[in-house]
Amino acid sequence: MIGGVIFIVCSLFYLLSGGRWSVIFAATVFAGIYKYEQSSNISDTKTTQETKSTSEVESPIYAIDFTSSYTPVKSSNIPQPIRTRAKRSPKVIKASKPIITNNKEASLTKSVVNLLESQIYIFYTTLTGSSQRVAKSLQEKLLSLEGLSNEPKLLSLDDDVDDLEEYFLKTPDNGSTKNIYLLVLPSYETDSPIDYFLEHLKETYNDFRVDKYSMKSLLGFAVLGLGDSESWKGEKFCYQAKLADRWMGKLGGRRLFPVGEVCMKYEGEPKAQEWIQNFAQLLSDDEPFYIDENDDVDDSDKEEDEEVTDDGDTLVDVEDMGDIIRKSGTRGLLGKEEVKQMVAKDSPTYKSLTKQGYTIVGSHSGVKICRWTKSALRGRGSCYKFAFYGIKSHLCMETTPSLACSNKCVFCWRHGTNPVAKSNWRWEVDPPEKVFEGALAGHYQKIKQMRGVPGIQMDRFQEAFQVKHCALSLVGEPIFYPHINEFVGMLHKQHISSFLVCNAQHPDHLAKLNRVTQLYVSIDAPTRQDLKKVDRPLNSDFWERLMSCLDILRTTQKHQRTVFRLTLVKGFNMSDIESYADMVARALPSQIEIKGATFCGSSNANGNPLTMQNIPFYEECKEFVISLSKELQSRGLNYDIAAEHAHSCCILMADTKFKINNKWHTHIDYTKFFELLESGKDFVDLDYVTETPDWAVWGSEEAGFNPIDTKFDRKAEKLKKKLDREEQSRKLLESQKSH
Ligand SMILES: Cc1cc2nc3c(=O)[nH]c(=O)nc-3n(C[C@H](O)[C@H](O)[C@H](O)COP(=O)(O)O)c2cc1C
Ligand code: SF4
Repeated sequence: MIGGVIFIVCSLFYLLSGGRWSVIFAATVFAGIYKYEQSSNISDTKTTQETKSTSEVESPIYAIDFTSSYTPVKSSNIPQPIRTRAKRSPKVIKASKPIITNNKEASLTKSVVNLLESQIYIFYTTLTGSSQRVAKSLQEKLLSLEGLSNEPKLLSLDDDVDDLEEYFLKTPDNGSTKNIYLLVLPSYETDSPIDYFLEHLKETYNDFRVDKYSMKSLLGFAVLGLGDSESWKGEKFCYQAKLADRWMGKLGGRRLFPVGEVCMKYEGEPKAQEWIQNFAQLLSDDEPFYIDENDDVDDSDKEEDEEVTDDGDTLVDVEDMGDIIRKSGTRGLLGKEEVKQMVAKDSPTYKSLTKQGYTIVGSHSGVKICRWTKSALRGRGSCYKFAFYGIKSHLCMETTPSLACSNKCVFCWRHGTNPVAKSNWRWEVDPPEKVFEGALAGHYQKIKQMRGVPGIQMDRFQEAFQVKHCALSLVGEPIFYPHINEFVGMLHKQHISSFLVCNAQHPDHLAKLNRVTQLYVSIDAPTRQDLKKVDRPLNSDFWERLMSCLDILRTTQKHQRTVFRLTLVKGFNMSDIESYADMVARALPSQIEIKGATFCGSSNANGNPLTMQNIPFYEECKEFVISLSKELQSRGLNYDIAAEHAHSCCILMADTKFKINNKWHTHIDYTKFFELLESGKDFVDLDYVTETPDWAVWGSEEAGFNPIDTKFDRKAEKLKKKLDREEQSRKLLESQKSH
């Protein structure tokens, strides 16, 4: 019966269209009917509710002719959607024959698709808030549309999208509902997370292992760009939105609407609203609309292919990046690679960091004096590293040669604005001399500023101008810096010890790292799932990277004094002791530092989801450490609890080889370290140890409070009282529970 109808309709169409178009027509109708039958079959088995929604679908038949390619330009005569009420089903297939013009420009294609039945995702990224505001108002506008089947989802690319591949390689599977992506993007000439997003789109396009047209499964996409046309004229205006629009097209996405370019300085939100309004009309209007599917054939493709060849840098050792950058210089903006500064002076990241007390050194390094350095200068106690390793905080400089990182950890307050990259350094590289001298100068300048602070001890103040230790942690990822080995060499030359913390995401860099005084690897969670939740890593093979780093600690870097650093966050990473023990067994670190997370305020604005409920009590940290110690010992692994610093909620476990003549030797003999280093001989962790003072040993009455300092330490007294109070309230709670 259906076949008969098709035959008659096709015959009529054959006569009218001259043959060719009837074939497309028939194929489309058959496809539609096939789809219809499939969906009817499926719907037969569905629940009543689902059956109802299926029956509400107006027509299973729609067609999109994607045979043309057309990119609207300003001068293009893009017809406005005709504002009539949406016609109800059944829909009519409308396919216009492409008009081939003399200059071979492809024609427009009309299609009928019910956009209102899609699932809309609105992605945004923002540094100063305007894109978030505009994205929200876009969501509100769409929500107000009559007939919209699904609530549009608003997602921050920085905070809500942990893995770009989940949306921009795969797309969410919403059953038969197709997805539409809307992107609200500002542009930043300086380095910003948008670079990372664009880089991801480009990498996906150039990655031969994955589907080049991964965005083809979308029903469509549109980009709204925000910028400033006065300061960034011409090509530079909204350039990142334009790039995103282009990459989405190249990845097979169908452009539903021309990219919006709004100058927030002059036109502001009314202009953005205009775009929103027009886009919303397109969605709710059932008239044919114009789509441009195949961006891949535009001229720019040629340039991109050339770029792929240029992209040999992915195969080049990261150490050689400096040369590559010097050779390639800075290239143009649109569509071309440009070497930016990681934290340029006029960038919001720079402002935000300096406001927090960081001194930015060069374009990618930072230095900050920590509160313990200030505290030690006033004779009020050093940090836990004094108790565990003999580091006097007033002689310690905290710095990083790379403010960029490849994670977006839940404890990091900055991840909304911090520079990010997976594994390749994509910024200008400062020479190590500049980083070293700049960091020291920045540190000494801050020390100098302390001279007016009440309680500064003159002798400590003077000593502080000769830094003895360098904590390479702060924020970011120090081993990411292409010249990290030269930088550490400079520290050692001046007899400054190096405590380097890495995030276990760069095994290649870790394997190549030269000797440091103490090498840390952050272990933020015991399992793949938990690590993803806590660190929100950018690399999809983050777990394999961590595992490789563990193997490197046990093998290539075995000669180093290695430390696991665990930061405990309640509700995130405090269970599964067995898996932590597996990791210890795999890496065999010299020591394990366990620290309760500190609360640095929570706020949705900075994407930090932690509240006070996630901060463990010292007692809870102690319980965790005791369990881990028992687990390790039950497996024949010789680790025990060595020292503690209750004030910082920090406990040290160590390989029992550090217990010499029944006394813990977790402190470092720094003079010996430099002697050994300069001798050129091989040496290991045990060759430069010295005894841990009694007051720091686990279970001592002082619990890591240096008796010389505690008498000045009002905070410590307060803390002791707080710990007592916590203990009392815990006991009270327990007794209430048992009744
Ligand atoms: C450091 C800096 C660099 C900028 N670079 C550009 C640019 O290259 N092109 C442009 O059109 N706008 C540029 N802008 C303007 C921003 O894109 C514009 O203010 C936008 O509204 C910011 O959006 P946001 O508030 O969501 O971060 C820049 C702004 C700053 C502060
Ligand atoms: S080790 Fe860290 S916390 Fe301790 S003094 Fe140095 S920078 Fe500060």
